[in-house]
Amino acid sequence: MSWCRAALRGTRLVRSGSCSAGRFGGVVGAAASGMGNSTSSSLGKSATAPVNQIQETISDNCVVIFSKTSCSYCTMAKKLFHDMNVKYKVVELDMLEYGSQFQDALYKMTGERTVPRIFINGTFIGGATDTHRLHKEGKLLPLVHQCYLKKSKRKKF
Ligand SMILES: N[C@@H](CCC(=O)N[C@@H](CS)C(=O)NCC(=O)O)C(=O)O
Ligand code: FES
Repeated sequence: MSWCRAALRGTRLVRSGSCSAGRFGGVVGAAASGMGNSTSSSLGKSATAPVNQIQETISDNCVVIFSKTSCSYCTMAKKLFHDMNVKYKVVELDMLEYGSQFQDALYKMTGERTVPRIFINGTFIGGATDTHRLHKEGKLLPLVHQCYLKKSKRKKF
């Protein structure tokens, strides 16, 4: 599997269909169907303190994927959680008015401006490669379950 280098040079190339990852069948279609994700209503509507808006989103949701609709690797990351029956919140940065500012904020928070940027239980776990590796090592689901446990304990008190 090779990463989409065209995307690194500029998203316009991706939109015009040069992205090699787009060749992976079925993945893009899965994104179009919505696939159990939830999108944010207020996030990214203002450029005010994007880091704070991101912090709020990652503390409110066990799994958050910062994504772009044009990105097949983002779609693969979503599919991974979908196939594990794990609900996730997706933030499509290319659909936000202030998406670029949010990418800047993600850069500050994670050291990379690339997508996907994935957070579990309020913690940055990496991009698509890191997430797939964690899954292969059997470490992904336990992180999600830790978060569920934390939230269910909070409800009791
Ligand atoms: N190894 C990284 C690769 C991430 C990457 O190269 N992402 C590209 C899109 S596939 C990107 O973010 N390009 C810049 C942009 O879209 O702003 C991962 O697994 O997430
Ligand atoms: S933009 Fe091509 S796979 Fe991400």
